[in-house]
Amino acid sequence: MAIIQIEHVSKTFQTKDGTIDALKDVSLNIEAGDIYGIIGMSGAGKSTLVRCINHIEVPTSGTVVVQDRELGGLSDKELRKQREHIGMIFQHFNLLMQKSVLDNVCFPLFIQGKSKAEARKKAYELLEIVGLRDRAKAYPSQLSGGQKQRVAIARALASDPQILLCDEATSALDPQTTSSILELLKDINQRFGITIVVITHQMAVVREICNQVAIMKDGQVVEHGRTIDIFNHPKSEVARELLQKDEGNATELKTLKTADRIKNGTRIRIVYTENSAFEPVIANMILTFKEPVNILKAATKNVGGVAKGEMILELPKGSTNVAAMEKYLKERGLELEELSDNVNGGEEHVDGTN
Ligand SMILES: Nc1ncnc2c1ncn2[C@@H]1O[C@H](COP(=O)(O)OP(=O)(O)OP(=O)(O)O)[C@@H](O)[C@H]1O
Repeated sequence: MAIIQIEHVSKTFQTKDGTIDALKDVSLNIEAGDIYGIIGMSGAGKSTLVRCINHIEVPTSGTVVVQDRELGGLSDKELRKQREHIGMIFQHFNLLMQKSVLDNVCFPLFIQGKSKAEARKKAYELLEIVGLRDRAKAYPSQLSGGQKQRVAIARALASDPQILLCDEATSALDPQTTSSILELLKDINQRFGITIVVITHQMAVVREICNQVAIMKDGQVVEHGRTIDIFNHPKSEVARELLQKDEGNATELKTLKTADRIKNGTRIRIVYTENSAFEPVIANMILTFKEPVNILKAATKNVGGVAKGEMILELPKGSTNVAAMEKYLKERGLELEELSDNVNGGEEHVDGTN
């Protein structure tokens, strides 16, 4: 049984400018132990959906079942109790600026009725987990963004939640700090079995830590499944768009020789695990078919801890060999996908040539 079941959830906001359908018939199952990504462009409905998971936002229709309890059927008191199992962190940390790091973490423990001594003991343990025990007496203004988010994570863990909701938790952080916070979230998921729901607009965040992902657009889930499957075979236009924006390991992004003879050729995307096994296949294909091939993009990406390579090739349009070249690559175990014309930023090549 999934730990979070979202069944046919819709949410409509009435504003002075009219009605906004923020969620339209969304259904999702999140299993215990998942790190589940919810990704989409701005306004897709991600925050509204995640706020429905703890009923900060009550769906207009549909049901949310968390740990076998239908939230809509709970009294206010029961709902407050249920929310103790659901921690939440935010983009802007939401710390109490007038209180020390220690007191920020103690705060929810006091609300739970813990004594000062108990709360402090637990808060120090939590600060140890997030690597900030030595900053307990500091104030939030004395911390970096990454450190502030660590305090927020410690505070969110204070009620021993089974679920942690992260709403754009790394969006205000630089890439290096983002990686360290994602590592911490992964560690928390593995050590304590906490189910994590990650709201983001960055595919890089999803592929770094999420095992499952739902892609949202205009209030709907347009695609969901294992991260690795969506990375390998994106079906929706928005998934492709988000993948295109995710450059992976930019230092390894290379532009290889382009053959000027190809203009507006057939573009295919190839995903592979072993770079070494891949490049001779391309070279041999070119030798076999004696056709020019543009390599528009080559990058490696870490998908859930596994290094995956992605390459976009352009084959000569109209050539009678295109189908045979695709077959040649497939027979050598490569996964291919033909791309529509606009992918990779219209006609612009990675190196800026047209
Ligand atoms: N309280 C509200 N009142 C009115 N409209 C709202 C409210 N909350 C959200 N919306 C609208 O619902 C839609 C979905 O918003 P939501 O914040 O869930 O999207 P999002 O995908 O999280 O976007 P972003 O990444 O920009 O935060 C938007 O059109 C937004 O303007």
